[in-house]
Amino acid sequence: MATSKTTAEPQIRMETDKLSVVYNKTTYGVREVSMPVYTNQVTALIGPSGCGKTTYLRALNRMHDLSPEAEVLGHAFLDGDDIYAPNVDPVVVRRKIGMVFQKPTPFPTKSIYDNVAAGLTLVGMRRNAELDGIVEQSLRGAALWDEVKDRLKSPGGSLSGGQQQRLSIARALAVNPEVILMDEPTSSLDPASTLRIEELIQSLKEQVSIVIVTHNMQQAQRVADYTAFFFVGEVVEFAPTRQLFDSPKEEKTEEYLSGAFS
Ligand SMILES: Nc1ncnc2c1ncn2[C@@H]1O[C@H](COP(=O)(O)OP(=O)(O)OP(=O)(O)O)[C@@H](O)[C@H]1O
Repeated sequence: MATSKTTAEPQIRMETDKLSVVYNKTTYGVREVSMPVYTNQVTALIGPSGCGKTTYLRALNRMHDLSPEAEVLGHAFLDGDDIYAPNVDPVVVRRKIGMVFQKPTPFPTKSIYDNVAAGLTLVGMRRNAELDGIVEQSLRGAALWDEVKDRLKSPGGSLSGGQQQRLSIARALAVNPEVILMDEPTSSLDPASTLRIEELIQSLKEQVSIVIVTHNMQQAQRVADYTAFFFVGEVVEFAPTRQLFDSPKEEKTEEYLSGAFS
């Protein structure tokens, strides 16, 4: 893999070391991926369909533990600690490393308030002034507060698609994560809602590190500080976004960026 570094390199929040995911003991979804996720930066994962972007993303917060057909090999570190070490609780990992999916995932009949508070009430937190504050702060963080502050009791399902995706982001923020993983978060949204989410990603990186899977190369260039190009389960190149797009080091990256294959 080609890796390029900037002079003032940020700190590492997460890092994988030869991380592989094998499905049904036969198919490698990703193979021996080693790359960093830098603190307070946005990292985009790009590459053709089926190259392992989602597989890698899901390995970063132990989502594969929920799929019996998937086996994870190698290591993934958060702040230097291996999240796959035997004594680590995957539920705790997922609180520190949140996830936002392709389609918005509100609990449609739960209120907007309860949607945001879900991760906290699940672990026993009761509705009180502190929880009210966290809900407000999370909705503000997701740039949704002004639109919903007068209807916090309305069902989450009553919001537009773009608002629902921001609600999903507010829910992820409520548990104060260190990293948020986003799997094509705008693929079901219209251009205006997409723009809002992209702006949101830019402001959120001040408080969290973000990894985003995107099919849209313009989006990667708009939002990401670093980009990893995946191909057939491996990272071909990881570099600062501008550098990867303007002067890729690997021929395969150049071919992909020039549209030689998709
Ligand atoms: N649950 C599964 N069981 C078996 N194989 C799987 C499973 N999930 C993914 N794969 C395989 O792993 C490889 C990587 O898939 P993955 O979904 O990670 O790629 P992707 O780059 O995210 O694709 P896309 O851009 O189409 O979403 C593919 O060959 C896919 O068929």
